[in-house]
Amino acid sequence: MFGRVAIIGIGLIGSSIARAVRARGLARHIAIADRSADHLERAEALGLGDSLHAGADAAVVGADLVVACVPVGACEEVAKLIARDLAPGAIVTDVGSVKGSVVRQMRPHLPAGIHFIPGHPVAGTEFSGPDAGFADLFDGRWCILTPPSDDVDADAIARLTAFWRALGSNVECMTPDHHDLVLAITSHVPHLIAYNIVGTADDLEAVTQSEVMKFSAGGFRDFTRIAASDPTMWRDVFLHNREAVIEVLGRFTEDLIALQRHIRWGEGDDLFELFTRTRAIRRGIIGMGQETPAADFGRRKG
Ligand SMILES: NC(=O)C1=CN([C@@H]2O[C@H](COP(=O)(O)OP(=O)(O)OC[C@H]3O[C@@H](n4cnc5c(N)ncnc54)[C@H](O)[C@@H]3O)[C@@H](O)[C@H]2O)C=CC1
Ligand SMILES: O=C(O)C(=O)Cc1ccc(O)cc1
Repeated sequence: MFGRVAIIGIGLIGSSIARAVRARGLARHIAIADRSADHLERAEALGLGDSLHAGADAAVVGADLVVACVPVGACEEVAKLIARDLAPGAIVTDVGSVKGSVVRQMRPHLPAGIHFIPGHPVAGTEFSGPDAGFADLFDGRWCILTPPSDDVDADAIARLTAFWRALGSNVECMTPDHHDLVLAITSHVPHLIAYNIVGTADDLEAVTQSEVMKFSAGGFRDFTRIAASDPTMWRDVFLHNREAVIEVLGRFTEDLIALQRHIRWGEGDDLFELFTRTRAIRRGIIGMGQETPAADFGRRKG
């Protein structure tokens, strides 16, 4: 499908792409760059690529597909570094969890003749680094592409779509801003809630840490899994999707206050109505094949 694929950042997502590209025979050459010498060493030991580079600029030479798999806050630095070495006609994409900021950081530095199509595989785990990746991470999951304008080359979009489909994903296109609002409610604010509740439990003087661990029912355990996610990555997500996150948090806070009032005044019917509505949403998600009770159980055991 591609001659040379350059993967910048060989962590969870970069190494999963490298493994899947190799397993599915999607490129003749996989070039890997990472600024961490340790991660490059692990990538070599794991046989993730055909060439390893300390600098992203060397990795992109002759590449027809470049995938930036770095924290969102590192995207501008990567774009500046690779700009002069990109091959004319190359597709440059990324996997960042925020899209508007990635467009603003990268687009100004990329030369004419490069097809820039940011992307976001909506698939991951709470783990990070080259050892954490696996080839079927993207199987049956969604990948969102956010071409920054209407004049992005249709053939390039079709090639990148075919790439993600070959990795097992379903692909949908939307604008970067809409992506950021959708992901604020479906991923970013849920992560913030998990970070907050685990922090609150940790700060509660009257409840010891060992009690929290001993008596964690399923709900809290699930929050601790999410709250174990990479601090650098998530700091960048919140700093770079500030507007949408604040908008959603405002709505969330209003709804939380309403719930608090229902509890204070014993308004059981209101609680029952909400819990019935939310149960139907969960059952709808399972019906769409996005999550299965069995997968959930597997996660809990882990
Ligand atoms: N972790 C997850 O579940 C998901 C993450 N994403 C996005 O994927 C991107 C990567 O996340 P992960 O793979 O989870 O992170 P990770 O921490 O596992 O890997 C990031 C890699 O980038 C390298 N790196 C950092 N700055 C660099 C730079 N300036 N130049 C070269 N290499 C650099 C790091 O050394 C590390 O190897 C992030 O933008 C994140 O928002 C997207 C979907 C899911
Ligand atoms: O581990 C989980 O539950 C996740 O939510 C993984 C994840 C994290 C960030 C993304 O942008 C997409 C997926």
